Amino acid sequence: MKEFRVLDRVEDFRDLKDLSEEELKLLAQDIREYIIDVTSKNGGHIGPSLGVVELTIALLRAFNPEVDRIIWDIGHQAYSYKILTGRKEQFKTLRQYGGISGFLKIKESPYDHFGAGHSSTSISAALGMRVAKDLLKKEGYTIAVIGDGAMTAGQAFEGLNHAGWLDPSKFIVILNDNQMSISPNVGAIYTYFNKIITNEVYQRSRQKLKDVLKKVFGESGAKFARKLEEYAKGLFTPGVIFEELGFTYVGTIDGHSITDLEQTLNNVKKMRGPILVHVITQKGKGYKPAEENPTPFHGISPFDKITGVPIKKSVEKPSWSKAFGEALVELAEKDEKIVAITPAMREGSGLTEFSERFPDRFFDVGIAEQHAATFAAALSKEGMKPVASFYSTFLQRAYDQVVHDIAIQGLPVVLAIDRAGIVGEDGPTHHGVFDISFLRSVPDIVISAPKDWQELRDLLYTAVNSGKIFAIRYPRGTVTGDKKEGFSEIKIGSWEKISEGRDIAILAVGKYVQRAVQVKELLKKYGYNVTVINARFIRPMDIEILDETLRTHKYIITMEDGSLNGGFGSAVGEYILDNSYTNALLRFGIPDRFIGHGKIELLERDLGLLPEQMAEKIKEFISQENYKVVG
Ligand SMILES: Cc1ncc(C[n+]2csc(CCOP(=O)(O)OP(=O)(O)O)c2C)c(N)n1
Ligand SMILES: CC(=O)[C@@H](O)[C@H](O)COP(=O)(O)O
Ligand SMILES: [Mg+2]
Repeated sequence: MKEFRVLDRVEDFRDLKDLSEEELKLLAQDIREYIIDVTSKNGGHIGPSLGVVELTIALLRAFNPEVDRIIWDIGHQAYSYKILTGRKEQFKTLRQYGGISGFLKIKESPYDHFGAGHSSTSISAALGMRVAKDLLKKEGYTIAVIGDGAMTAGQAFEGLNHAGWLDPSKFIVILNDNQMSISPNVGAIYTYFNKIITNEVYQRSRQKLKDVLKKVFGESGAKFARKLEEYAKGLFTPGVIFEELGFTYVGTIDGHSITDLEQTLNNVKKMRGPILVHVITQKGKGYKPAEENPTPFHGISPFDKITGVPIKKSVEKPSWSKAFGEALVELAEKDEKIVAITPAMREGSGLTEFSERFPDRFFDVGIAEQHAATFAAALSKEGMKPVASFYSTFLQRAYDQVVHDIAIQGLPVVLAIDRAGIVGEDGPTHHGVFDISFLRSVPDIVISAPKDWQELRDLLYTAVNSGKIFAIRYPRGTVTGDKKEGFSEIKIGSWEKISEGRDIAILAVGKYVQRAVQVKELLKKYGYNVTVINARFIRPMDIEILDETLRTHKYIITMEDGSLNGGFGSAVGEYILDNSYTNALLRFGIPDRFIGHGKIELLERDLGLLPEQMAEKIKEFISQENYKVVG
């Protein structure tokens, strides 16, 4: 590792106490350099982490993670925390297969007091620990560090509401306000935070303003300045929203001054009741490309440290997200009832162009998946055609709204489910592997998965014109196949026969259709002639093709980038049993456990989901004693 002036002398948080103010500043620089270096190689959430280097140092000087609980909301900003809590060396393995996680994990370190990955859970977690400590008469503070973006989610206010009611002491919420979510933050709460900040700016500049007005306009200028002051003071008292919820509001504090932060933290430690400290930081602080362009540097793939330009392999095809967003723009041009909704994932969901082309029909609702789903249902009720885009993993937050507000009421909403399947380095909190199972359990939802670019377009076209509740799931990464101009309607519940063989039939979903074709080619070398079917509708299934396949093929193989529990393979198995078929069924998918983090192909290798592995498994399966293949 390169020579660091101070970081080399700091083993962990215990060594922070003896450092001088000057050394602390140098340490912050060292940590920034280290974060930039590692994320330039491994990728990761560089912007959020660079924004809280000083805050992390101040927290670890004012508190002791051996007894105090520091809970980072989402945990994507906790790289400094990891470096200073015993993972300085391991930090080089960040987000890599077999390396440390990009989020906090209670199994990774005793100092990771509570895991996350999904937002807005930190206040609830800190409060739970607070109550437990008080009941068990255990020492220590509980501190939640939550971003301004995460503060736009309902659960954050559920936690605040409960904390204000219980009125615990030694309970501190630190609002890390960098005015950014992934995109610029949205919502009234964001405007409110900005008022506090601008009011601060006004407070600081009011004296200057008065002097200037007086100098230029004499007495009348002074009078005008007094009027202005009356108005501004009447505007609001900072933090009143939190004060009304029972918190003592302390802010705003410069989040890049270790001295100010430490002083404030040591003061609030002596205060009674729940405290909210409002800290102002800059996302990407200390790395120019990230400061100037915080959104792409929120979470980035490996990049050139000097220029900040991602070192991406040149890929001429778009991501599935971009392909979705482009198709939606084309459809929205011709149908003004189409509206797009995202819970704070505009860029990641490929909706930037849509938001620029149709600003009145684009809604970033903040980190509010539950609201997004019900909001979509109501838009539909009034005659709009809502397309609500969710990462599969974040859709889990809105499960009840999908059941209660969309499905029971039969309100046609298109659920564009992005990042469906194994997503890679973000790991278990982000793999989108449960959506097939949880949507299959809800009646009246069409569940589909395109095999390639054009099918994504055609499914979206079919969905927006279907008048049904229509889910389309697609993976993270580059789209497969090509697109044609325009769209064609796909008969709902129709599968597509890719190849005609005998005895062995593979029913594949989404990105696994291409893999099924690879497996077919591998098995051909052993004399097997395999049927491959694109099961693009997980529900309703194509019963005609399914019956015919079950009647003419002994061995049925299913492939899906989703949990086997209640997945597509289960649906086929249920059908076989319910209809007294006697076929042999082999299901490929995600087993009944959480999957770690790392490159997707490495995770799939561990799951036996690579083409060669599946071909071997199929050969073994059909050679079992109790079944004989008719060659
Ligand atoms: C439930 C949920 N929805 C969406 C996300 C995706 N996400 C990750 S970080 C982020 C923005 C968080 O903003 P903020 O809390 O202000 O933290 P910052 O990145 O600014 O430090 C979002 C939307 C998530 N992690 N969890
Ligand atoms: C921390 C978080 O939840 C998001 O930043 C997420 O990591 C984005 O995932 P993608 O990189 O797949 O858009
Ligand atoms: Mg923020």
